[in-house]
Amino acid sequence: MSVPVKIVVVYHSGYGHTVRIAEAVARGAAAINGASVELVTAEQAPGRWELLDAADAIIMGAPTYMGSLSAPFKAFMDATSHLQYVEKRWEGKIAAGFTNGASRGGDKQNSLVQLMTFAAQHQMHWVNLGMNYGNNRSYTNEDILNRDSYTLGMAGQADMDQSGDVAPPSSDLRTAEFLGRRVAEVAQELSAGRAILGRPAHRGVSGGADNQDPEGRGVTASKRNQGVAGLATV
Ligand SMILES: Cc1cc2nc3c(=O)[nH]c(=O)nc-3n(C[C@H](O)[C@H](O)[C@H](O)COP(=O)(O)O)c2cc1C
Repeated sequence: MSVPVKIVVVYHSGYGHTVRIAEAVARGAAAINGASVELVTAEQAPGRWELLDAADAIIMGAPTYMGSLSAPFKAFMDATSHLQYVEKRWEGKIAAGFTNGASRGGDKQNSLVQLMTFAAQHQMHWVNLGMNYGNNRSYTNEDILNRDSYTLGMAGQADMDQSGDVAPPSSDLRTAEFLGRRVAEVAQELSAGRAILGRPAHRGVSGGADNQDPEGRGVTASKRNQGVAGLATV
């Protein structure tokens, strides 16, 4: 059974490596029958809110620069505080993430945690990589999936002296495809489950959980935004 789901991949890439991972994630998601996928850069995203607000799943990724997500991607994250956060437009959507660095460790975990925290602020459902650690046996090699051994999301590695034509390597791109497929499948499962239960596809319109309401529903954007006018109340 093919369940239609909309998936958006939002990414930043300063020097042409992370875009390869973003494309691979999109390829993987598009391989699932019923999934429609769009790639949007972090710089374009503020002009594409309608697309993002309508998505079932948003997969986000950026290179790790100085131990955290690159500045243009952080600018996109901050831009979501005005409408998407205040009105909880992304509540109940699926989120997943990826990063890329020149180093094997390279503090990439911090970037994945940053993405996961961002998703939680938006009350999204985080989907992890869903794969064991890679290259940790005497008989495994660099061509294995998840060779850098992350679990929160996908983390690639591109040698600094190589261009995006050859780095990150095929094993990372195949790991990224895996993440894309997994997110599309989980999005379909959630969408089909909600349809069976008679629940809306996403609940962004009515807002997320209301701290004052034990039922946890129905807060309006104006009620939520009791802070300084125009600023998100984090
Ligand atoms: C300003 C800057 C800071 C960086 N900091 C890190 C880092 O903390 N960890 C890491 O593994 N790589 C780091 N790198 C390397 C990049 O993450 C790596 O080159 C990556 O492939 C760049 O992706 P892009 O081509 O999509 O911009 C840094 C690169 C730059 C330019």
